[in-house]
Amino acid sequence: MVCCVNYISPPRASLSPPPSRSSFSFSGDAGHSLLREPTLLLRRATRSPSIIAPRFQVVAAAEKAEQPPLKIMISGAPASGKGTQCELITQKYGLVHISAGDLLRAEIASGSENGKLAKEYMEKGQLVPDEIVVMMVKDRLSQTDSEKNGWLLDGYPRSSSQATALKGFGFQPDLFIVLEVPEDILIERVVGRRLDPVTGKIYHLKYSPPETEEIAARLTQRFDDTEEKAKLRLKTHNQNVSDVLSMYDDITIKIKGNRSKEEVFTQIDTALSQMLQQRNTSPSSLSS
Ligand SMILES: Nc1ncnc2c1ncn2[C@@H]1O[C@H](COP(=O)(O)OP(=O)(O)O)[C@@H](O)[C@H]1O
Repeated sequence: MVCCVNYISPPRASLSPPPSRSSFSFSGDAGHSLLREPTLLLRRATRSPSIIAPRFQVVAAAEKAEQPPLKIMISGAPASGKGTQCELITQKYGLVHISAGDLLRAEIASGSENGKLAKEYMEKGQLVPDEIVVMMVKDRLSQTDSEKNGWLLDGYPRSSSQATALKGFGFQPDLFIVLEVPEDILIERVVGRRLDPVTGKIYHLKYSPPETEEIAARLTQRFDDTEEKAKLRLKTHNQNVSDVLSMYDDITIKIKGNRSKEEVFTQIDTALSQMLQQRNTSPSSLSS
């Protein structure tokens, strides 16, 4: 069953008092770095020392096993807001954003044979063949920055074969975020979406118009952001999404994406903070 992940774990009897909130609170931009910075755990002293007996020993976090970096996947229909949320997530959690669509567009821009072939499928709103996508994503996930900082995988996997390949390479995400937005809204979002090629910022002609005439004049539209192509992409998405979801049932969190970007991010941020909190307080992460 797809549901919110149960992040709440029972407090350990040996912890008194519980770790201060600051040791696992993830507010502001420093959130991600807390994962790697030494934190302190308070543990009740088991034996009374002969000198003034402190009630607690301070156990350096160095004793504590370092947490592996976060690995997250995000999925949603075209224009469900994945790109916007990815930007907010990576800003706060310092993850490497890996977008299958962006990798493919870079391949097209390079003029390679793979890029030419990919474009044919993208024009039709279809999935690009696994032979092109799978290794492209695997190579990017294997780069040092992704391994060190963790990753946010956007738009992959989009089929059960891609999910199987990901597992086969040993990539196991911690959380799968699925953005849900009603279809009529998606189409409206797609046709009004524009990109500023200078800053990389995404605008919407109606809902988030450019700030100046100068920016407005240089905005570009993705070649597949027409109503006709968006409908084809949506069809492809709907055909494949349940297969992929069924493979990540236990780590999936569904988020209603038909809200302001801040409200959507608050939901995602809460889920991520709770997951990190649970990791930091789970029995395996405590020194015995
Ligand atoms: N994992 C993938 N497998 C196959 N094709 C993909 C994959 N990700 C992206 N594509 C191709 O790139 C296109 C654009 O993807 P993307 O930039 O993620 O935008 P959207 O999700 O809005 O369609 C898709 O319509 C598809 O043709």
